[in-house]
Amino acid sequence: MTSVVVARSTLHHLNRCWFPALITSAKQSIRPCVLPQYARSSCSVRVRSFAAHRAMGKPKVVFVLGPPGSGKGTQCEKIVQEFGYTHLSAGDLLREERNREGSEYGALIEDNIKNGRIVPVEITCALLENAMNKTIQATGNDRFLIDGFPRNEDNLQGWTNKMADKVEQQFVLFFECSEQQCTERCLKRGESSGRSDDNAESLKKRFNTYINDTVAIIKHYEELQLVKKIDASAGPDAVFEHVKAIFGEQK
Ligand SMILES: Nc1ncnc2c1ncn2[C@@H]1O[C@H](COP(=O)(O)OP(=O)(O)O)[C@@H](O)[C@H]1O
Ligand SMILES: O=c1ccn([C@@H]2O[C@H](COP(=O)(O)OP(=O)(O)O)[C@@H](O)[C@H]2O)c(=O)[nH]1
Repeated sequence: MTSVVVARSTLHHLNRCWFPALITSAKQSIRPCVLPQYARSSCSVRVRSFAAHRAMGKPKVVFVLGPPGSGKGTQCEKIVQEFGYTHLSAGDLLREERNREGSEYGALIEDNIKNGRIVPVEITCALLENAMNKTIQATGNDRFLIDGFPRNEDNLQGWTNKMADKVEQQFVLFFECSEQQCTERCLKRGESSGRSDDNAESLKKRFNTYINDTVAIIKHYEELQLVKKIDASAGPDAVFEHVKAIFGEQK
């Protein structure tokens, strides 16, 4: 019974904040269209909300930003190993949702990804929030690396309105790397990644989006003195030495 009540409040939250269309029946079942794989479940599964978790302190969040191919994902994996954070890649969550059979957002997500545009924040933020809730409930781990988000003003506004009060923003890790070097890395990755956007045409668009939209977000966080900038042009292990120093300073 308790679990249903909690799930209903989660639904109410989603309903109120994000997706009125998610509520499909009087029985209040969740249509799984915005839930990542591990968050998809019937309403009988109890997902501890941030409110319930607050007694234990707010979840800690580090945003990880930088141009496509700057090594965000690579460094996040190392941080997970060394410092025990949970890595949530916004791009991975979106690709997972795009690939989910029956997703009503699949085509929209793919169109945005292929053209290097940013998916509406309602989708990305709901995926992130659900993944965070589910991780906390399943593992108790409440420290998150949010990789590749927020990338534009819409992302920033959406996160600020719905999530900023629920988390402790630790800092923003910014991997700086030249377009040429990043492009080479992504093209190499494209030989095996199967990603529809690791090609020269999509990469141009992704860089335009990065320069036109994401740089302003990094500047915004710089003004708040939250940015820890790292030169990402060296090899992965050398870059990680700098990353380690930053995380080592944290409590
Ligand atoms: N410091 C680095 N030097 C060279 N290649 C790297 C480095 N970091 C990552 N790579 C490679 O570059 C590609 C992009 O890295 P990735 O971590 O996926 O970047 P992002 O998440 O920023 O797109 C991958 O193929 C990865 O193996
Ligand atoms: O918060 C996000 C993160 C990613 N994307 C989309 O997913 C693509 C790939 O992002 P990812 O972070 O996986 O890769 P990167 O561009 O950093 O290599 C981006 O170009 C966007 O189209 C998005 O719309 N919102």
